[in-house]
Amino acid sequence: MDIEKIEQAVYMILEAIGEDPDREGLRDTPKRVARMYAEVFAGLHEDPSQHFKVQFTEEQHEEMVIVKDIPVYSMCEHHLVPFYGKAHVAYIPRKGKITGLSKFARVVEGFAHRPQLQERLTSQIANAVMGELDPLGVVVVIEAEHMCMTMRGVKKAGSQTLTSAVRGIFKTNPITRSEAFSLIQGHRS
Ligand SMILES: Nc1nc2c(ncn2[C@@H]2O[C@H](COP(=O)(O)OP(=O)(O)OP(=O)(O)O)[C@@H](O)[C@H]2O)c(=O)[nH]1
Ligand SMILES: [Zn+2]
Repeated sequence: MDIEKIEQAVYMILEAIGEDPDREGLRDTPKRVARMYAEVFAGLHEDPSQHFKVQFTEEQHEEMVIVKDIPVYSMCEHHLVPFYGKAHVAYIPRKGKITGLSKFARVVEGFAHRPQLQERLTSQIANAVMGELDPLGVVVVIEAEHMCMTMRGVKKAGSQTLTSAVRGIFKTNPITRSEAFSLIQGHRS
């Protein structure tokens, strides 16, 4: 990542909006913003699915595993403002091929730390689970609020966007799918 270029760009934005980038309060802002971008876009420089390389085998276990309420903070690629909420991942391992529970949160974070669309983020997580774990199926649900819809534009604070990506057995078996969705939604307040 070109930190210096981000700093120059932020300096120029401050100038362009009519601010004085050299006044005391703003003097370090380009540096701070550059560090922040390096953090929130770090996922561009990793392959998050690699976290799933940590695998164990639990004797033929083919029952549903759900990791819910994983906090998600991402940046909408249209406005570069945050969207944030929760991700839920349900999967059914094939022949006991499982991974560490924390790895779902790491994969969510890796894909979220890019300029994103909620739809793409949801599919990328589902595809990573399918690609690395080869499970019987996976469901990913993300519920999020987009700052680009709340603090600007249509200004509809509180509106939530729900996206889902459904793969494998969850696609072909409606009973299994509705079990996953009811377990995911059961906990929501
Ligand atoms: N599908 C999708 N749309 C998104 C996401 N994040 C932001 N958007 C939308 O992207 C659209 C961009 O629309 P444009 O008309 O090009 O931009 P704009 O004039 O700033 O749009 P407004 O937000 O309606 O003021 C807006 O409708 C946003 O709500 C996302 O994750 N998925
Ligand atoms: Zn936006």
